[in-house]
Formats: sequence, structure tokens, C-alpha cells
Amino acid sequence: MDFKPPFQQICKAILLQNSTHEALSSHDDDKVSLVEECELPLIDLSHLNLGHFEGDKCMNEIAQAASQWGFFQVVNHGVSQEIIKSMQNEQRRLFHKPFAEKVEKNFLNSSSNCYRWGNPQATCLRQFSWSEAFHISVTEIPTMNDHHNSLRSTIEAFVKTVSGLAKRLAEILAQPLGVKPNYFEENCPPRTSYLRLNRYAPCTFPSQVFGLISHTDTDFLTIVHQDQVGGLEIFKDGRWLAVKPNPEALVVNIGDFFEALSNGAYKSIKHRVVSTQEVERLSVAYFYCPSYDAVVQNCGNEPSTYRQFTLREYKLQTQIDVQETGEKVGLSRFLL
Ligand SMILES: O=C(O)CCC(=O)C(=O)O
Ligand SMILES: [Fe+2]
Repeated sequence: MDFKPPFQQICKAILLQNSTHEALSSHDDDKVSLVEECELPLIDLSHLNLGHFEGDKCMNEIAQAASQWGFFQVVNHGVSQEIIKSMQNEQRRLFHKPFAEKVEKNFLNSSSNCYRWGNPQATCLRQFSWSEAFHISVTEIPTMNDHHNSLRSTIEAFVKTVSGLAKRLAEILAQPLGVKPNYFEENCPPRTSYLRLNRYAPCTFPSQVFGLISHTDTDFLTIVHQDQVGGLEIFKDGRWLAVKPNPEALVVNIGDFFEALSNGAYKSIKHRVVSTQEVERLSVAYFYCPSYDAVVQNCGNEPSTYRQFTLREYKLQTQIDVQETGEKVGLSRFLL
């Protein structure tokens, strides 16, 4: 039985609905083109344990990377290569289940819309993502079906380490902002974060369709492991740069809520994944989120750039924008 979602049929239908001219004449930003490769700032987290001087230096590097890049990579992060390998194997096995099974409501015994693919709202190819994903809320992990070999125990092991890492990084980033020390303890209980397992299938139209369309993340920060295939691109200083994969490293990026909390000092920058025709690509992302009604607002003394909001308001606004325009508008909706 086929495991691939019907990406090709949907793209053909979109192309038929639009004139070809319209589908191909998108904004320059949205075109798939050759881009330069970059190496993200690389931070060795073992330095945090080397005493005050090295520790402070490492914390400064983290805050600087968040301000200048919005993206960085970390090594010695505590997630073993064994867990990473095992996660990739489990992901491959999971995504290679028949498509008809994956779309079943109770496939993982988690929320009914846990399996997602493409973009149901896409009206043109540049809004379509040639990828599939499982969104797994941290609360759902203990009750997940485990007839998929050791998927659940692997996810548990991964989340256990990565959730602690997310909190630690958030606290380090919050320190120079004057955010109260227990802000994340109070506003980001473990149950509010989630994991996304991504699979980017080989793509029939790699020059026209992205694996994942350009977006910023709706969270405080995201921790990603990408495999060796590559394809992640970030929008920095007016141009797209390809992130060179580093199998040892985890990629960390600032989400919209840290940009608001830091009053724009840390950057939630646009990123996307380009498709390839040849091979599949796997990645796993942990989204560190506040609870629905936690208030996100500038904690410094300067005048605020954004009005305060909650995740509930933000998600509602995003839903409206996606329905009306096919895309998330994001933080600019909350500009003062
Ligand atoms: O697959 C990747 O490398 C990035 C995924 C991503 O940006 C996301 O899931 O929000
Ligand atoms: Fe993202």
C-alpha cells in the first residue's frame, strides 16, 4: 500500500485552477533558487559548566546569536547520538506506514488532527508544503499507541532531554532582558509544548514547491534536529541562506514570543525548507510554548513595540489570517 500522501495530484489540481502564469510569477522571496550555504553560530554548551568566566561567555554568545541571527546550533546538548539515530529510524518506520492508516483518527491514539500533510488552504503552489508531519503534544505521549515498535519510548527519551534544554536556553536568554526568574516555570508548564516529526518526501516539482513554506514559529523557541540531507534555509539580511547540516548539533531558533518578550531584541526570523527530487528528508522539532492564557509582553523599560497578547489570541488571529490569505501574518498583527 502506498505511504505517500497525494502531493502530486493536489499540486496538479492547484495548477489547473490557477493560470500557469499566476502560479509561477510569485514574489522573488518565494522563488526556489540556488542560495549560499552558511554555518550558523556554533555554541558548545559544555562551557556552561566550566565556571563563571566560561559560563558567562557562553551565555553571552547565546544571547548574541539570538539577536544577530535568530538561529544558532548547539553541541554537547545532552541528547545522545543513540537517541537521535533511534528517532530517525522510528520516524522512517512511522511515515512509511500506509497513507490510509496515517490519516485514521486514532492512528497514534492522540488528537485527531495529529497527522498533517500539504496545506488544505493553499490556493497556489507557493503556499503548498510538500511534506507530512505528526504533531504530538507532550501530554499525549504517555497514552500514545506503541504498536509502532519503540516509537513512544524514543520520543519520551528525546523529549525528556530536549524539554530541559529548551527551558535552560529560555532562562539564559531571558536573563539580560529583566524577565522575572520564574517566568518560564510559571508560564510554560511541560504539557503546553509539542513535538513535530517531519518528513519531506522527494518532490516532483522541486523548483516550484517548497518542502515547508516560509514561516516564523509560534512559540518561544524551537529546537530542531535535521538529518544530513539539508534543505533548511533562513532569511537573513535580505537574502536566503542554506543551513549546513551538522549531525552532532541541534538547531535552535527564536520564535515569535521571544521576539515580543525581548521587544524585538531577539529575532524570530523567516525560515523554510526546500525540496529535493532525489531523497526523503527527516527532521524533528520541539516547540517550547506558553500555556494558552499566559501573557506575553515586553519586559524591559523601553516603549513596547508589540501589544501584549496570549497564545490563545495569537492562534485565533493566525487562524483568521490563514483562512483569509492562505498565510500566517504573525507578530506584525500585534504591532503598537
Ligand atoms: O525541518 C526543518 O528543518 C525545520 C522545520 C520547521 O521549521 C518547523 O517545523 O517549524
Ligand atoms: Fe519552523
